[in-house]
Amino acid sequence: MISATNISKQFGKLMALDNISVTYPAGECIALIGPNGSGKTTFIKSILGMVVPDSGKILFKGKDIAHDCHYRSDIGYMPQIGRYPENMTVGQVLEMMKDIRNHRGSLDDDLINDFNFKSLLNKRMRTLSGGTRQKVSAALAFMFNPEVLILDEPTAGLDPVASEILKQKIVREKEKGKLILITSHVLSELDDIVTQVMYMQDGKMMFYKPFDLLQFETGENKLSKAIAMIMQQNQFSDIL
Ligand SMILES: Nc1ncnc2c1ncn2[C@@H]1O[C@H](COP(=O)(O)OP(=O)(O)OP(=O)(O)O)[C@@H](O)[C@H]1O
Repeated sequence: MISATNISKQFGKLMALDNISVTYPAGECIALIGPNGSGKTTFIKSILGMVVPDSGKILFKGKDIAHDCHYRSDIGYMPQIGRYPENMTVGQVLEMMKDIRNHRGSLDDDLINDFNFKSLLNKRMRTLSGGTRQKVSAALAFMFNPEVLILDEPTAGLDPVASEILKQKIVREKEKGKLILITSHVLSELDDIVTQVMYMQDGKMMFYKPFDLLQFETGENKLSKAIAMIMQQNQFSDIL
């Protein structure tokens, strides 16, 4: 569904993405993992067209994203930090997004209901707590029934109840056959939902493989333990 070929991106002298090639099929839930600054967000933003790679090609459903930005309406994106017009109320932001998207199909208001937005609709964005702002970002990412969900640290700042609500929603969307790409440093949250693991370091993709294969190779059931083992050893040759 999404394929990247030889993607590189430099910021000054820093090689943020170093010749990354990967294909994400529909129906997979991919954990994009790596240390801080390893290039995860830059890669996500390249897929979204928010960062323009220096070289390489990204195809969405076989079409080069450089030539047509319409593919973006098939992607729900939850950024690490959502930025909104601060004087608008939550209700106004939701309405504005509906207007901008001019979405034809039905809207998915699961998270709006489950997060109990009724009490929030009249609050101005600038008055929201960090976690509540995350809830708005989550609701917007899922609202237009996208085929692909890209979630950058989705549960960061969410309380345990909200985190669980979001996780359950991700599971339901995965079961519908959607492609889901998640970055998270809280790896325990990904155990039940991930099917593939992509590990990045210093802008390079160190591996991309099924989670069950990673479990088999490391002898660890939990993603956090499997990844910790790899990061400590920092030796990929044994596992590649
Ligand atoms: N617009 C930019 N200008 C200059 N450097 C940038 C820019 N965006 C990202 N970088 C740098 O590129 C590298 C990769 O950043 P990126 O945000 O992709 O990492 P990350 O893996 O998502 O990190 P984290 O886990 O902390 O979110 C970092 O060294 C970062 O400082």
